[in-house]
Amino acid sequence: MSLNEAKRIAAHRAVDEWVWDNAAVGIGSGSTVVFAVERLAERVKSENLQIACVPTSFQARQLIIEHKLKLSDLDRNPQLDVAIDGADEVDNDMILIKGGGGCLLQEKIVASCAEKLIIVADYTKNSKKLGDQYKKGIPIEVTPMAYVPIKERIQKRFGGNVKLRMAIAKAGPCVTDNGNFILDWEFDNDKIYKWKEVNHDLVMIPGVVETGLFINMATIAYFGMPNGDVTTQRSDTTT
Ligand SMILES: O=C[C@H](O)[C@H](O)[C@H](O)COP(=O)(O)O
Repeated sequence: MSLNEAKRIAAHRAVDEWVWDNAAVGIGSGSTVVFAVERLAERVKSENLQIACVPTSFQARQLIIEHKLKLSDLDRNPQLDVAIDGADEVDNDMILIKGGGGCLLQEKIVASCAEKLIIVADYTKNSKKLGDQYKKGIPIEVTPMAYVPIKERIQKRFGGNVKLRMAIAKAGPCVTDNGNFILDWEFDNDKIYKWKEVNHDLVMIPGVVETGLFINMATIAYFGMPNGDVTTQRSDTTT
């Protein structure tokens, strides 16, 4: 089974189990969410569901529009029933790394407004410990003028290596939907980090807008497996 097929079965299962009529749904970003929106559109059509969709990025907004779903926002729907989103890595404690596509800020805001955060992913995202699978580090969204001092502070305080994410099809840095830069912090895999404390310390650095560490946020993760099964992992700390 291809990775795309693994993403698709996880996303479809999550949408089948977590979306109901009149729900307000946060729509995450990335390649796996594409399959969730596809399934959502099928269900809206076949079951005549009334669903309000709040996007987490330009990409998510386009997906909602392309699939003729009802586009909403946090002004109209400040409280969401669920948010469905992908992840770059999920560890045994349901701590997530997100932001591989640079959308972490709006994703975290939308997830924080949702009763439940449902993660959809292929099996490669399932890790025992952060860093086992995802080798690109933790994305950190920063105010452009401050990226150098922030980079130096993180390296000095926490070790590892921090890189400014560069754009792929343009010269220069990757600029987020919010006009910020992304630093990818390749943390030291031999160290044991207390991620809750690290996250707190990172967001206290002036100029750090948000981190891609999602702690105590996800209720359940669906992983599409190579054999066509979907496995789930639940959080002990979120309800
Ligand atoms: O910024 C991007 C998001 O956090 C994505 O949800 C994450 O990178 C996973 O993306 P994908 O489903 O493409 O692996």
